Amino acid sequence: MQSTTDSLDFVTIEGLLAYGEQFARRPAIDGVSAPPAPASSNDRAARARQAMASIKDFVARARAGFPRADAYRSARQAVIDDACAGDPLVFFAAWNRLLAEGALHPLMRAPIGSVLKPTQRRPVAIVPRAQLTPQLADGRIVLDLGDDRFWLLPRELSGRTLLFTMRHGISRVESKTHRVGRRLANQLDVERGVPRADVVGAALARMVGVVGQQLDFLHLSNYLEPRGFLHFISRSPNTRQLFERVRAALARDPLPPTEAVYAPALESSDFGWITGVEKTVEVQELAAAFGVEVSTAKRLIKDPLYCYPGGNSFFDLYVDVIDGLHQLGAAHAGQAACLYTHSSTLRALMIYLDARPFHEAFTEFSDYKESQDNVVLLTFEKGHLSGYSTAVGLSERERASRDSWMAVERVRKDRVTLKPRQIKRIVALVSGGDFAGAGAALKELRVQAYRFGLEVHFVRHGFLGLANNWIEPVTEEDTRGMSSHASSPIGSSRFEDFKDELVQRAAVGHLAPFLEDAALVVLGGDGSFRGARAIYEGFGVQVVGIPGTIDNNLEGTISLGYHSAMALADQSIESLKATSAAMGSVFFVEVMGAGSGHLALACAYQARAEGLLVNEHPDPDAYIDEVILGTLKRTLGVPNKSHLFVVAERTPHRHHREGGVHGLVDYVAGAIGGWAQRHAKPGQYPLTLATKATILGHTLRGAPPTPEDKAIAQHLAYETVHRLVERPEDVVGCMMAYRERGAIDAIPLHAVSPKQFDWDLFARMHGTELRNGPP
Ligand SMILES: Nc1ncnc2c1ncn2[C@@H]1O[C@H](COP(=O)(O)OP(=O)(O)OP(=O)(O)O)[C@@H](O)[C@H]1O
Ligand SMILES: O=P(O)(O)OC[C@H]1O[C@](O)(CO)[C@@H](O)[C@@H]1O
Repeated sequence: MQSTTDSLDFVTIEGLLAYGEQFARRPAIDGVSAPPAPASSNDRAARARQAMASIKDFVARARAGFPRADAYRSARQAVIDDACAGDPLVFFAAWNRLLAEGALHPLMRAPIGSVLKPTQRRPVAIVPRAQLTPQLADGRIVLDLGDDRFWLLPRELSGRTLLFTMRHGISRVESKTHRVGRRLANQLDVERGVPRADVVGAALARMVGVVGQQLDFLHLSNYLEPRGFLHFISRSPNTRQLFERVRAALARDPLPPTEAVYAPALESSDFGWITGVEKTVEVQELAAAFGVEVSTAKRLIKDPLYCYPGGNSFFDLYVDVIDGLHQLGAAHAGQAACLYTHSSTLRALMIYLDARPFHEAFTEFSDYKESQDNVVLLTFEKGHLSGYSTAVGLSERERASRDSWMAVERVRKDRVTLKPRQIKRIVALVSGGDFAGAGAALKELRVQAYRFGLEVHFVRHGFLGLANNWIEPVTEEDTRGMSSHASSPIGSSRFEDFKDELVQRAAVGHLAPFLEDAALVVLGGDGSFRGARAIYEGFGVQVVGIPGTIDNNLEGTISLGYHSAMALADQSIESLKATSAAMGSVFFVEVMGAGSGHLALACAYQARAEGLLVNEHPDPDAYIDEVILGTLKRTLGVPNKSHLFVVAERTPHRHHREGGVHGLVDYVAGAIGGWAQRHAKPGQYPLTLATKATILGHTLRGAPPTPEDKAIAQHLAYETVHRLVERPEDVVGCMMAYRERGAIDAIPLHAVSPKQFDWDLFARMHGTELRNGPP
């Protein structure tokens, strides 16, 4: 399997210069402000070769980190000014030759100020209509996303900025066929672009409740006032036109005249001298310059680090957009703003919001097209951008996403090399946080594999073990007693270096003896499946995933370890409830969950906890004040009543920057201390109430497996082996998903998604599942 670096061997300095010079010399296209052409020069190739050393130094600096995006930008500009003597063609040739050598790839992981993807994100609170209770919606901003889904936010915007980011629609010069970018003053196409802009405006108006009808069932008044919205545009006239259409759509009554302000962060890519050129011409000329096929030349253009002659790269645009939007958010706290921009900007945002590393998310959104998502909703809060992208009002969306899913699925199937009954060996590893049930799954893999006469190998400590070649053959003896083993009997690991393609390559090298007739079974969570997908797509390793994570955060399946973690948590929670009831104390119990609340909800529900603070809640601060303190106000001091609240780790709130149970004890104890009922009356002596926090943390991962987890593990492993033997095309490149026995489906790894929070159970726990509250 070729890597992307190998595949750019055809890119030469001479070819790049021939191509760049040809476009720099062409007369500028109408409406394009092209960069000035540099004077002719005989020694550009030699100068480009010299400049490569400075670019390498720049990459080394970037690896160490730039505190802010402007430091990145000015260091890049300094290379053009100094090492290239201000000649953009020298830079173009030197930069892209280094790209072909793979020397620029570290830039994609460089820590550049706010542009660096956060390691933890707060899930946005999206609630399906069926589960949107008045209690959840009351006092909140409720944005109607269409498809019966609603995004909930605290109504109080202070310290928070709400950004509606929209693309312009269809313009006279279309980005489908031409390189448009920031240098071309483009207008909306009168016949198609203007109506599309109206559709976006109408959809936004519905989303923010101007139309109001969709939310009538909640009996809410409007929650956002479009009159106060700020509006920002780029230089291209089409963004101003979109602004005018949207402003008109938002106005129920004539709005006072609002002006749109120019924001550099909303500019599109800089295509330099290629601006306005037809894409087919662009790639044909590039292919001719290198003497290669058009399909080969496309590889260069598709690289996010490819720099256009006289312009920038997609990666540069990404840095500008992400940094610029952080600044916009910070400058307008407490306000809502509409940002009118371009498809490449939205693509940059979608890549930023995606949890995967830049280069993986870039590939995922490579087919971003006109008909796809048109509005990206963002909030800026405590220095962080989070958000959600949606295709408001666009009927083509479903077809487009289905088509692109089918295309990816075809690619998955094309990569399956195992034929039915060809498999001879199974290699298995456990990755990510350990979990109960891994042993039972490994044992069953061994048992079933032996029945088919297959060899079995285990890798110790996950992908780390793969990189270290800790691959061992497994005998019947080795797996004795494994089924009831707590945690993972062959170890597991977090191994961030595995995100690096070079490390993957080395690790896959150790699998070389197995590549022809073996499958690699990866037991783990979403991160582990990203690793599995990378070596399936990048190197052709025939992988199958078995879901295992106490977080139970994978859609469409129960994950191994979840039931056992819950059972163990239940013992602690029941003990705490007993002592809380005996002493009248208030207890907060924190459980893990990688920032999501599935495990916490399950624990709280079965233990009949008094409350549950989760990351998915639209307004954790309000929950603390209204539900937790509200409940305590009613129940404190009631004889033998327990007061137990389950808290999901890292749930953000204003009482501590780490969130979770941190800061809650002091805050709640302080509030209780001030209540009148706590003050002793003459002759009456209330219970002395303690307020305490317990963090169950890692105890849950090492839980002994429950019978249910063992059984699920066996079913999943049984089906994995049988299908690998009989129908490899159906399972390779997939995760085996368990709903119930007899309902085990293979979900392609490219389609594995986060589990939606169960708002129904949340409402049931609080007695708010009935539309108008309990009778
Ligand atoms: N994008 C990626 N590319 C390659 N490997 C990855 C990627 N993401 C994660 N991995 C690998 O998978 C390992 C496990 O991922 P992660 O730490 O996210 O745990 P997980 O599998 O999601 O399980 P859990 O969240 O339950 O602990 C990482 O340490 C890394 O080795
Ligand atoms: O092992 P670490 O690195 O402390 O990871 C903790 C994370 O692992 C998990 O326990 C899942 O394995 C998460 O719930 C938690 O956020």
